[in-house]
Amino acid sequence: MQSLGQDNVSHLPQAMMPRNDGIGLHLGWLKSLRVNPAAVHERANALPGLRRLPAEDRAQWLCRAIACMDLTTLSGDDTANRVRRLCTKARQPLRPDLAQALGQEALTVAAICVYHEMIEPARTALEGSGIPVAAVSTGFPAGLSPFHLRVAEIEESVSAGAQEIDIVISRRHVLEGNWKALYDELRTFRDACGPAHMKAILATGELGDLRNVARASLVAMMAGTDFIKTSTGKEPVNATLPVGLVMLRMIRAYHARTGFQVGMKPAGGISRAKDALTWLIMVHEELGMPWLSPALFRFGASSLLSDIEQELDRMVSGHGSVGWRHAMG
Ligand SMILES: O=C[C@H](O)COP(=O)(O)O
Repeated sequence: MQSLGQDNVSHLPQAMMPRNDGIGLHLGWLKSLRVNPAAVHERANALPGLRRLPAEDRAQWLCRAIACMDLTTLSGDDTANRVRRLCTKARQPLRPDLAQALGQEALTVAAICVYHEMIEPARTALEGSGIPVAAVSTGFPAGLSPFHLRVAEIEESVSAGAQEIDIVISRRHVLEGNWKALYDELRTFRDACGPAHMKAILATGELGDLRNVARASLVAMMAGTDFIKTSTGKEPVNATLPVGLVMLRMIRAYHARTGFQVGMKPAGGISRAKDALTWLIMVHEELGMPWLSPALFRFGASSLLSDIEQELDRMVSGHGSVGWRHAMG
């Protein structure tokens, strides 16, 4: 497993990365896709065994997980104050003494992810930090509001200052095999995003099977999405390793055929440092180091940061830590 130098984190602003322009809808490519579920599960089950890293490397990889995190709050009871406190944490994700001991004083998360109404307080609280605001959109989480309102919601969030838009797809288009409808929907969303980067939430727990996950991933990339994202965090099954593996392999196939690098965002239920490491190892093994940067990989997570901070505290102090020492604000 590769060691990560602190200065290896690519903070290349997304604006400087060549964006995925998308390509036409290739139905033949979709039809030819085959997924072997048994092989996918076997490979995914073997991944946690690869997690044994020396302590120093482990700390570096956990800091990388923070650098690649969309720190998220998506609750019905969100308030401007809660979002402001989260933004303070986004700017300084580790306790100052801990950050100093790790040589990570400049570490921040990749983005803050909120509902539309929380864009303004987040944007104000993050001013000058360079941390972008991501907004969930298009009738998140179900995506079943009228189509013109879903498009307008994207435009409003971009006008309000969101630099990243997490859209949800219509699951029925996948379940009914209506790839043209899915492609057109995603292309319209991408156009509405304009300069904002689009993350397409596939809600994989509602897509039926892994072959559908593969096909939906590919259609989203063909339509020009910047990231594919597993889940809203609200489905009964969210980010799983087998689903992640299939999506990463589709990103690899799309890159091989088009040259475009599309990002990956697992989200929903990732709350333990050890699980974050497994995901990073999987990305490293499937796509290599270029994908282990905030420009191409994000965790969507509301509670992962505090577990990572506790784990880092244990490593640095040599003894146990407790949650209250790592206030989320
Ligand atoms: O997009 C992010 C997810 O909603 C976060 O899910 P989580 O609360 O399970 O970490």
